[in-house]
Amino acid sequence: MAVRPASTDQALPSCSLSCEALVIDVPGRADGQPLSFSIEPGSRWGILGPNGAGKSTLLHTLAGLRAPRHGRLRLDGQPLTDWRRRAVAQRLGVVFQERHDEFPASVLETALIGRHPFLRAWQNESEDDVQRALGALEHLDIAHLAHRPLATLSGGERQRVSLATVLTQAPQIWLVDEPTNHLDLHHQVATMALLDEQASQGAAVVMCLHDLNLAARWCDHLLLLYPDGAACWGPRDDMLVTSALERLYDQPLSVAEVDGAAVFMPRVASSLNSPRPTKEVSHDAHVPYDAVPHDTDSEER
Ligand SMILES: Nc1ncnc2c1ncn2[C@@H]1O[C@H](COP(=O)(O)OP(=O)(O)OP(=O)(O)O)[C@@H](O)[C@H]1O
Repeated sequence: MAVRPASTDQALPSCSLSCEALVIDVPGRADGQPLSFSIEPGSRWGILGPNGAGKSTLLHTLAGLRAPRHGRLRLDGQPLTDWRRRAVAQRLGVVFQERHDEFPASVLETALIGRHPFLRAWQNESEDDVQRALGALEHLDIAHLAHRPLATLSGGERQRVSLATVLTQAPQIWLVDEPTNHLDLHHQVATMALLDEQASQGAAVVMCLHDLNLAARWCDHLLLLYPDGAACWGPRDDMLVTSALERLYDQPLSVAEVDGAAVFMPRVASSLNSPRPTKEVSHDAHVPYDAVPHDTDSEER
């Protein structure tokens, strides 16, 4: 089932978000490199960097939830600080890495929070709002959980509720902190495809990612954030330079090409990395029959 499109009275034109010499405020760190770039409608930006580099801090700063140390942000050409918070919330949606579910709520009630920027004080959600939320749950494969208390969900199900809430909001700018957190492989791909689809429809998407290969596959612009505050950004193919990525993560990498895209693997010096026998299966392993290498010699014995 497709998510219901925004009704014409609520449909907003596409929106850009730009930084002008922005210095994020990472506690205890000297000023990092000033960031100046524009996130245009239809673009897919990935923010890469090691733990603690400041990716979430940058994302929260872009959302206007955290003041920068220096510089400024513009939403559609106007300083972000000049916008009313409600108007910002109608345009910009955030999927947080950490969540604190302090109030008991169902999955559907949580998804409906995405409509709050469009409601007046004390106004109830309309049937259209409910249909949008149900459509978003369907899209994220969690419609069957609509009436479940949030507290009973698994990590991956909870992550998909967060994505469904922003899908219900239908913002022009998506700021997503680790979109594939807790997700299995199928739902990782489905989530990246959802963000890709949003960008294809004119939204600007910014995501913090730990998986280089997801970034290489799904982003068209990358920002590399180093622990000392240094940064570089630009079109994906200019940023996927192995030596720069190795320095970013302090990790040697091997690179291969699969289906025309670069695939990065950490190079690990351990016995785990040594060639493994292909034909011997441990007697202790419970291997599905089809996965066991077919050995006609042993069958004949
Ligand atoms: N309120 C705070 N007080 C002190 N230090 C903080 C605070 N908030 C963030 N930091 C520190 O700022 C640095 C950047 O944090 P941030 O969460 O932005 O990193 P990150 O790149 O998103 O990391 P990760 O990949 O682990 O999610 C970290 O060293 C963190 O400990």
